Amino acid sequence: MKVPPNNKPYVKKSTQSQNKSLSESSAQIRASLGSTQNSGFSSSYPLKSYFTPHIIHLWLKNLESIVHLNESSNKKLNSDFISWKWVIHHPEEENNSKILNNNSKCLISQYNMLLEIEKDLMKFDESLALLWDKNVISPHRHPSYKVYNSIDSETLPYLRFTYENLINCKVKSPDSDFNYGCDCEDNCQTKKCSCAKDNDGGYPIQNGRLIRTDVGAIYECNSNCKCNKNCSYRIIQNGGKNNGLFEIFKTPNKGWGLRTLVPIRKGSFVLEHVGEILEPRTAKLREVCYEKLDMMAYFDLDFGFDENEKLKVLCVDSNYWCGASRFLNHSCDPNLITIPFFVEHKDPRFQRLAFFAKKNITTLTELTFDYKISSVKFECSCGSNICRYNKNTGRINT
Ligand SMILES: C[S@@+](CC[C@H](N)C(=O)[O-])C[C@H]1O[C@@H](n2cnc3c(N)ncnc32)[C@H](O)[C@@H]1O
Repeated sequence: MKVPPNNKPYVKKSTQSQNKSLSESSAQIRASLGSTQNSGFSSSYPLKSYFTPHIIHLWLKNLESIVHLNESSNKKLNSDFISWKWVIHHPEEENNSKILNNNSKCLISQYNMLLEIEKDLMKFDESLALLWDKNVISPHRHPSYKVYNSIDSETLPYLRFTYENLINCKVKSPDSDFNYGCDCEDNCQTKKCSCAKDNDGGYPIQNGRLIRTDVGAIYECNSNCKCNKNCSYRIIQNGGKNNGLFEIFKTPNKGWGLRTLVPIRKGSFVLEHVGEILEPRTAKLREVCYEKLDMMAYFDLDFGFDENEKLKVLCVDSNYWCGASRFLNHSCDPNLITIPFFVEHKDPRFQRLAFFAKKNITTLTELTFDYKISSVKFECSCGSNICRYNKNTGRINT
């Protein structure tokens, strides 16, 4: 059996990992805090049809390819180039000469291209709110989820649905030293399974239900193991693709949401959060654009990482490539909890996110989790009696 190298900076059984209860996990969705209806344009505005999430996705890809085109030549400027705000806050005249002196022609052309794009960006800026166009035609490939809207005539935005994470090409591959499995000859029948032992306090799912919530990450058997797919330490990986069990529906005050079409028992695995895995620099770049669009659906994969390891933390962007979990809204009294888990890659950077039922959930109940937003600006419409975001004072109740 292979074991993870000892010299890795991440220590799975760290004090932080052990002590952090699920509800305290620092992974949090970075939700936009702005108004959801900020378009000042009439529906006949000519650019409207261009601004679909699909178009912005291509646009962001283009932008990223420029900024990342030549890492070695723009190394010095990496930190400055980290966001669009740099361009916006540093006028061309002020910085151009410095850049010209210090960098290659290649970088100059990248910079000029960036400025060109920025001009377009500024020109279209006021139209950006329309990117999340309420009248975008539904994708050709309809999601296999049911969609229900009794509130208005809005159709589902143009998104690309995936069942598993897509790793952005700029993300460094998982460390293969962390790909290891058990050597159980008995399909993990006895309690000797090394994968089960990777879990603090043992594998926490029994009879399909989570038996403890004070787990760190959950480790499952995988293709490196001697067991087969029926072994009892593969509950999350075998529970995916439950798409028939959910419905994306329009809520009266939070945009789209997700609800269950079947009762869910407390402790059951419900769904995995998937999207495009980004390294922090790309995530930051996109964030500036997404902020304008009020379409932020970011989740930091920061479980087990310290504050000073932020640059290692990958991010799930589910603004375009996504699963049903992209429609999960926040509640201060949620019915789901998030738990990181590992199957194939036990490299801590590539942690995956599972949602489990925190309580018994009845049919047609909206599924929610706690975004753990710390900003006072969050206008929470969760409607819970214990809502932490006090709209009258603007303070967060603790
Ligand atoms: C990940 S998306 C969830 C799906 C979203 N409702 C939609 O229509 O696309 C996060 C966004 O949903 C909205 N949202 C989620 N929970 C909310 C809440 N409790 N109160 C108000 N808005 C919420 C916010 O606009 C937030 O930026």
